[in-house]
Amino acid sequence: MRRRLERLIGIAATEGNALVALRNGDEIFPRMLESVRSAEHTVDMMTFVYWKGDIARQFARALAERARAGVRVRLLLDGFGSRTIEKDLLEHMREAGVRVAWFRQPVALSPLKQNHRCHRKALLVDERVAFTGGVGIAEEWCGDARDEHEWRDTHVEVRGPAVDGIAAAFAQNWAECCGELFDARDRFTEHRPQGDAVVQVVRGSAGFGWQDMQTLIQVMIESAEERFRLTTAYFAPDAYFIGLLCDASRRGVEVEILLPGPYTDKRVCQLAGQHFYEDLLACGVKIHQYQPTMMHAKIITVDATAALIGSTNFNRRSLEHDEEIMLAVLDEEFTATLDAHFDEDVAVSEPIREGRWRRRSLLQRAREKAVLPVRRFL
Ligand SMILES: O=P(O)(O)OC[C@H](O)CO
Repeated sequence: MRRRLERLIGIAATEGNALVALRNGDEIFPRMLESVRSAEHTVDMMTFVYWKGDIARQFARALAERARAGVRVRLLLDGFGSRTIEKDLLEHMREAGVRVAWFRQPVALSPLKQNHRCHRKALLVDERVAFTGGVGIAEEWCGDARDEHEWRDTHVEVRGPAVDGIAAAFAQNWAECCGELFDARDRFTEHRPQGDAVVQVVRGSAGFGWQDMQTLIQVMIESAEERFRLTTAYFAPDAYFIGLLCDASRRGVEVEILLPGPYTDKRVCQLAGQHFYEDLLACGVKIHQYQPTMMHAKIITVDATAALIGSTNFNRRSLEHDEEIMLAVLDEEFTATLDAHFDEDVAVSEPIREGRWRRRSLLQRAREKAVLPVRRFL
């Protein structure tokens, strides 16, 4: 799989990485904040969502405090996803010296560019540690997925040479917004081996035609020999990717998909995905709907040996329209951790049963059809 990914995506995998899977806000936010507070040289952070709540204030305070201490702090916010950030937090950060930039603010864009968002989530501290995954900065992600107010998500802390790939993703989007790739505060430090994980960092970019993110997902599906597990917040791919999942299942791979259930913040996206449930179930794909709260993680595991984790949903928005970042990880221990999380999540999920699903109401069928015209934007 490593050579397939390297040759088809054209980016070498790095060795010597240490990864820690962080589950839910209770684990994720303290580690990110602790890392920001320990920064001595640089903090670069990019996020699609920066909404409201105590956690939004905590991040603003931590970033501002480091900027005041002389650390170079850059914060890149997506112009659509973070539009509801509290204005006083922005002022507070700017006054302290945080460089805040907006990625493609809708008001300043032609209608054709509105669609292409910066969906990447990354935090980089002192060029040594990076975080990426599904989390946004908002109260919804706090807690431990105990009820519908605490979303379920996974982030990863990375040390080692793969940090460079995540830094490059930040630099690419920062350069577009600010016309600057690096400055005197960037030290370009060497990475010493930190662990045993092999990691390839794959960037998805808005564009026309086939994208690296599609290659990445296709290689993962087609490389699976025994088991392919997908967790995603938004499942609305095109028929081609449904075909790949069905082909994998038909050739004997156990294909399992874990999706939001009763709690989803984008019902329209759920309906677009449900349009394909019948085909998937007929091919033997197992579909689980997570019950406790909104499932927001973006994870794939393959054959207990490889994993994908990052910002990419299994929808056309992530695969075709937005700037994304995904880590392809070859590491049995890390994959086993994500598989254990998957098992625990499935234990509190409901399976979609084929016979019952075929007998779903006419209203549900009508709703699924009604969203088809817009699914390429979902
Ligand atoms: O786009 P995601 O996957 O980061 O999720 C954030 C949602 O858009 C919130 O509605």
